[in-house]
Amino acid sequence: MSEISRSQAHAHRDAGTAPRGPGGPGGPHGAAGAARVVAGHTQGGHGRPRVGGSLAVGELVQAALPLIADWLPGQRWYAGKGQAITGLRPLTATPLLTGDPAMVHLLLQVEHGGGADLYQLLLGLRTEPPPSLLPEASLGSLSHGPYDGAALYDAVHDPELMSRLLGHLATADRFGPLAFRRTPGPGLPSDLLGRAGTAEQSNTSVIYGTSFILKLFRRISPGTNPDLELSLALSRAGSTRIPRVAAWFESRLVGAEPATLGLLQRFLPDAEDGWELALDQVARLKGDPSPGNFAVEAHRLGRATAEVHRVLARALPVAKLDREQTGRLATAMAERLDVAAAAVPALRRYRPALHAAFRQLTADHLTGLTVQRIHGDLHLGQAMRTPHGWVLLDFEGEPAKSVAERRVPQPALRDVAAMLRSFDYAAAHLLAGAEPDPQLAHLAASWAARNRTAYCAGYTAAGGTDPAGCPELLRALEIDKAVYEVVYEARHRPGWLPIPLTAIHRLATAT
Ligand SMILES: Nc1ncnc2c1ncn2[C@@H]1O[C@H](COP(=O)(O)OP(=O)(O)O)[C@@H](O)[C@H]1O
Ligand SMILES: O=P(O)(O)O[C@H]1O[C@H](CO)[C@@H](O[C@H]2O[C@H](CO)[C@@H](O)[C@H](O)[C@H]2O)[C@H](O)[C@H]1O
Repeated sequence: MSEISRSQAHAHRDAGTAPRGPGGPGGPHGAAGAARVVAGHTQGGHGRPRVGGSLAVGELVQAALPLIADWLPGQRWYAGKGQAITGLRPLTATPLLTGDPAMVHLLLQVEHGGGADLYQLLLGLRTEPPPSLLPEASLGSLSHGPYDGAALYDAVHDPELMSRLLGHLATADRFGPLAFRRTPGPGLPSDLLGRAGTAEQSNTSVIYGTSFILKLFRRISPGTNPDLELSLALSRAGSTRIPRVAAWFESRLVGAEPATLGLLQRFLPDAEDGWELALDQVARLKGDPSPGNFAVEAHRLGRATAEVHRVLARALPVAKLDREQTGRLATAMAERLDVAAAAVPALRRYRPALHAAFRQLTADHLTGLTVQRIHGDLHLGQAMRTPHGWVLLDFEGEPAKSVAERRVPQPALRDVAAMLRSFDYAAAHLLAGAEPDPQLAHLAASWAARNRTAYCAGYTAAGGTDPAGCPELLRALEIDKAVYEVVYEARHRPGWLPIPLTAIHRLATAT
């Protein structure tokens, strides 16, 4: 359990509102299940489901915990896969809508072998499940308590309930620990239905018509989420390189900074995903006599990246690293490599060469390196091509890093290196799983090189630091990213592991 989660758990236990989970002490469903019931009162009674009227939130949450324990591990965004849940501890339960349907906002601490994580859930409750509810959105029927027999489900899949959530953002409401906030500007509609997005993502997004998209963060950390912090800074500076921020909501956490829970931005209805566009272009290398020229787009994307960096450097702190601080940057990379090599044995033979590349960062001419806030996990899938140019999304940073780490200013070239890796991925994707074909491999390598060069040229043309002028830094940053990718692929997509490993081989043997 992290220190912060530990202090939250204590604070709520001390508050003396600790209903026993149905598993009893030591059972998985909230052994010390400290639900802080923010509103609502007990209804009592059993038998026919009685959704409607005021909500008995404490009883509802207790009855829901066993269903949540079964459902949670199957969710894409659930980070504790493979680790048995040892406890579910509701920290706050806030009714957002009473009646039939009802909606309860839940911050739930999930304890497992590796520690504890805090998750955001929106529970929908109805006497009858909503029509056409996806099977994966259903948590099941409650089997005891005042709502015995009622349908419990993930409210993000209920367009009507998501419309209510938009309404709270539109009117900047407050509910117990939850505060909904709006940016200045035109009012928000409160009558749009919301449909859950279908993109493969780490959180859950709800799309309102063609106007807005609400990202509901799933794994919650105390403090302002970097996605909100950086998107707001860019929005306030008038940048058109991100979807404008319209609203957000957050929760007070006992003993910690308020945590960002959701971010509402303009939806880009005519946008195309950069990764899909790149894959489409790469696929044409297999025999299309007129393969498109993605390098023009890569150049524009480089320009867009430099523009975003310029705005961030004006809006947020910038620093120059002295020799000792540059040394710490190199040490952090070396440590990440060692942790990764312990987890993925295929990395181990490259360690000496990669460590040597990191040591080069301490060379005299690299002192005075400028650092600033950056995107932190830039890749083609985070770039959308719109009729008005490239727009960047998702400024959360690498999900595996703590929020504190993600907020540390970095060399801007870290984003450039990350995007260069993405061109490499797109090219390697063409060859993955196919019989070796040297001619195709050559075409794919040339495609990646051409687009990497064009991207760097666009970045430099728009005022970014010329990556070619800092080869040691760029190489170290690419290695650091490829090491991260090795761990990411080993964990999430083992079939893709050869892509970053091939890059590691290349980067380790390059001089
Ligand atoms: N403003 C937007 N307009 C259109 N589509 C968007 C917008 N924001 C996100 N998306 C779509 O949703 C997907 C997931 O968004 P992202 O912010 O990357 O979520 P996550 O952090 O959960 O991975 C994106 O890849 C994109 O397809
Ligand atoms: O988009 P997320 O914030 O969830 O980022 C994670 O997932 C990405 C994959 O979806 C992963 O990116 C890696 O794979 C991409 C191709 O799918 C490739 O374009 C990127 O260059 C590569 O890093 C990202 O690293 C991870 O944090």
